[in-house]
Amino acid sequence: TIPLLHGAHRIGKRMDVDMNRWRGYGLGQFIHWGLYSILGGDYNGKHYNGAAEWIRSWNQLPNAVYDSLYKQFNPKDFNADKWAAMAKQMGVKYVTITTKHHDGFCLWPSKYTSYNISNTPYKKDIIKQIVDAYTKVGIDVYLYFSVMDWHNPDWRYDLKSASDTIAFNKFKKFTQSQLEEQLRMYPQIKGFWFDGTWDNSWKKSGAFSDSLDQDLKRIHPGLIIGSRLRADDYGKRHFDSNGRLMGDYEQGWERTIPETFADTHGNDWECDMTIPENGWGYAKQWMGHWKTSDELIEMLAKCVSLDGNFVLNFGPKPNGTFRQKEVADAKAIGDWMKINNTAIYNCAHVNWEKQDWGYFTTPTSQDDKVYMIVFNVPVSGALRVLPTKNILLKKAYLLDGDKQLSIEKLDGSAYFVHLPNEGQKQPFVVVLETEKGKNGKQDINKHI
Ligand SMILES: C[C@@H]1N[C@@H](c2nc3ccccc3[nH]2)[C@H](O)[C@@H]1O
Repeated sequence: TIPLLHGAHRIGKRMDVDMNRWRGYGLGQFIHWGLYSILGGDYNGKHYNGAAEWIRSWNQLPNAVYDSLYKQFNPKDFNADKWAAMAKQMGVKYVTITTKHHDGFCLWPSKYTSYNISNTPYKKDIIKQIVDAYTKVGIDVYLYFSVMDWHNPDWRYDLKSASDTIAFNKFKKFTQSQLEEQLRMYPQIKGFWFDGTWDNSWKKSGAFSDSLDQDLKRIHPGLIIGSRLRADDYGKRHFDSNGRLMGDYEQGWERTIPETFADTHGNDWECDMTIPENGWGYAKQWMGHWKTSDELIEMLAKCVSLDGNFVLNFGPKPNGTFRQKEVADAKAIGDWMKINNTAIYNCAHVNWEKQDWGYFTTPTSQDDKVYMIVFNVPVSGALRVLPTKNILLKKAYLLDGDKQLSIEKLDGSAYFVHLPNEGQKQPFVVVLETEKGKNGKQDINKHI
């Protein structure tokens, strides 16, 4: 291995109480809200084809116009308790909220820049209201923070001169000050979600990213920080020069999901997903395909079946309300979670052969129970199950209503679980109760 001062300091998963709670979340909510929400992806009668929260980078929009939007930010219909209630009904266990996106505008009254919420017509601290409201209903709060800050004159994409280095040193101090300020102002938070760390300036600041990570955790023990914060001694990100994950979980699955368990490298990880194909901040017109709630529920099941969390993004309007499609999806997911969350919360990967009908999960607290989250019922109505060696199926029943299902033992160690032909219209869960087989040969073709 390559000797590193600023590579991974831990091998394997974090196993403390805070990380164990994070591992069991299953479902989370992301919220992207800021000045970009005012424009909603349009300007001067033209539509910006990039992600709506990136509109400041559009050459059709002068920076000065964007940077004066704060003068009209006044979300009259913003109600943090209503946001928290919608999230609670949806069944999310944690929320990640943008405090400062790449544009540098701060949704909290930072004393390190005047470019913040206190200088808008709205004035009040949005982050505090959200932290308090979500914490009150038992949803853990994480703060999104973009290191890249287009508004701060000391931001640099690269360090090519002594003056770049001097400016960026000031920028690093500013960054650390804002983060420590957030920890002082919002002590209830459980972690940070860093973004905007892909440029050379940050890749050359591995030592700083390492000390920043350690400083924040010293101030707030148990803090959870993903792999997108740090760079190592050689500018490597997420995985250091020895291939080891830097951070408490792999934070690279943005709008994408690992296909197999091998793709997760056995780490904790989180998928962050948009309902439209791309775009995180509010966009007046969502381009392309809008994922249905069934598609979103399947993504959730797939993530949990591969030991990850699924975090769905919402982009509130400038007035503080959500678009109808987002409200409807939150409701549909919440209704499904009310019946089926046993197969999601505190569940983990099962190393049985993946089947076409859907996904396996197992409760981390019980190893003789396996859940089948079914999306594709075969025309035969027979769901194939191939447990690992020496595991026998004792019982199978529907989670919703306990209806017993017949199990057919095939040769080898495979089974068929036979479904009633009730033509389920929603994804549903089958509960399997298992037992360890004796070492001897197992019966074949035995109907139970
Ligand atoms: C969580 C997401 N990360 C930001 C982002 N910026 C990117 C630049 C290049 C490639 C991917 C990006 N994702 C998006 O604006 C959003 O905040």
